[in-house]
Amino acid sequence: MPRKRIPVARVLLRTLLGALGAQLAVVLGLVAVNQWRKRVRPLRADFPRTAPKALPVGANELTVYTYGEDLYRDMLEAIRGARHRIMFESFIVKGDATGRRFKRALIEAAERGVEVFVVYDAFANLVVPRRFLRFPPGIHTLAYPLLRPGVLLLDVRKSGRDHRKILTVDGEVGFVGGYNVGSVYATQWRDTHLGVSGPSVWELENAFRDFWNMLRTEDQPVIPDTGTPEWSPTIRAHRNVPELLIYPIRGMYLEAIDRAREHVYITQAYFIPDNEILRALISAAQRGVDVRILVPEHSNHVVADWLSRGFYGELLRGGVKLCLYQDAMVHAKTATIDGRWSTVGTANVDRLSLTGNYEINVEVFDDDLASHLERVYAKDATNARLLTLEEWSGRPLVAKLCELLLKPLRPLL
Ligand SMILES: O=P(O)(O)OC[C@H](O)CO
Repeated sequence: MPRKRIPVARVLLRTLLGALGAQLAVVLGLVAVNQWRKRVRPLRADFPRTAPKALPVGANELTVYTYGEDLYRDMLEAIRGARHRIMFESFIVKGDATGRRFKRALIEAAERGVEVFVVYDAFANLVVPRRFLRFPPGIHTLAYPLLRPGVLLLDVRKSGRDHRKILTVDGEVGFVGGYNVGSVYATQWRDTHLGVSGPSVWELENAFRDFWNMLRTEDQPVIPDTGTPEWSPTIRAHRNVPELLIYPIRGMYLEAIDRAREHVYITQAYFIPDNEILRALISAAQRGVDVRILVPEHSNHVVADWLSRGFYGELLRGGVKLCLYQDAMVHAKTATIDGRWSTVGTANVDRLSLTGNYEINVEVFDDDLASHLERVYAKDATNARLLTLEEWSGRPLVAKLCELLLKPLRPLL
C-alpha cells in the first residue's frame, strides 16, 4: 500500500499559524486582565519622592529630578527666560494641560524673538490631536516621520523612532532623561531627568543639532556647528543614531557593568535585556557584585512586563536581585555603579532602545552624583519589594506558559 506523504510545508505553516494564534490569544488575555486590574486597583500617585538635587560636576552643575512637577517647573522657567535659542525635543507631547503650558511658553518665546526649534515623534503622538501639534510658522517644527520610505526596503538606517527627550536653552541650560511631556507624568509617574548647566549643555545641543540638520527639510534652517567649549572627562552624552548605524548606549552599559566590583543599581521601566547584557549582569553578580534591578511590578505596557518576566528566573538564579516597584509606574532609565559611574537617559534596556531608536544617555563619572543616585535608589527601594527565587519558582504554571509563548516576541520590543 503506498504510504501517504505528509506535506511538510503545510505542517510547518499550520504550526506557525497555531503559535501565532496562541500568542495573540495570550496578548489579548493579558490586556483584558490588565484592564480589569487597573479598574479594581488603580495605580497610586503617592510614591516616595526625592527633592531635586543640584551637584557641581567639573565645570557644570547637574540637577537630578525625580518628580515631574519639579522638572516641568524648571523647564518652563528656563523657556520663559530664554533670550536666543530653544531646542525642544520630546518623544511624546500630550495635548493636555501640561502640554499646553509648554506649547504656550514656546510660542511666547518665539514671539519675543527667540529662535525656537521643536521636534517630536509622529508615531508616538498619533493619539494627540493634530491641531495641538501645529505650531505657528515662527517656530521651526520637525515631526519625525511616521514612516520613512526606506523602512519598507528594510533599510535599517531609516528605522527606529525618535525616542529622545531634550531641552536646551541659550546653550546655558539643558535637560535630558526619561520624562515625556504630559500631566500624568507630572505627578503619577516616578521618572528621572538630569538638568545640566555649564559647558556640557553642548552635549545636548550637539545631539539636537545633528538630528535637526540630518532630517530638516530644505526650507528649514541649518543649525551651525560650534564645537565643544570644553572636553569634559566626566560628562558625556552617548547617542544612538540609526541613520549612522551607531548604537553606543548598549556598549556603554556593557563596559560599565564589566568594571563593577561592588554594586550595580539599575532602574528601568521596561527591562528586556539581550543576551550580552543578561550575561554581563549575571557574571557581575557571580563575582560578588550586588546587582539590583528595580522595575515596576506593573508598568503601563502589560506585554513588556510579561516579556521582562521571562528573564526573572535566570536573573534570580544568577544572583541578580529584582526589586518590584509597587502601585505606581516607574519610568526612569538610570544606572549607578560602585559609587563612581552613573547614567541617566532616554534608553530603556530593551531591543527597541538599544538597537532600534534614536536615544540619548548621559554618562557621568562622578562620586557625588553616583552617591546621590544611590540615595534615590534606596528611597525607591522603600516602595519596592524584593522578589525571591522561591516566590518566583512557585508562580502558576499558566504564567510560565504565557512567558514561554511570548518569548519569540522579545526582538520586537
Ligand atoms: O517610550 P518611553 O520609555 O518614553 O515610554 C512611553 C510610555 O510608555 C508612554 O505610554
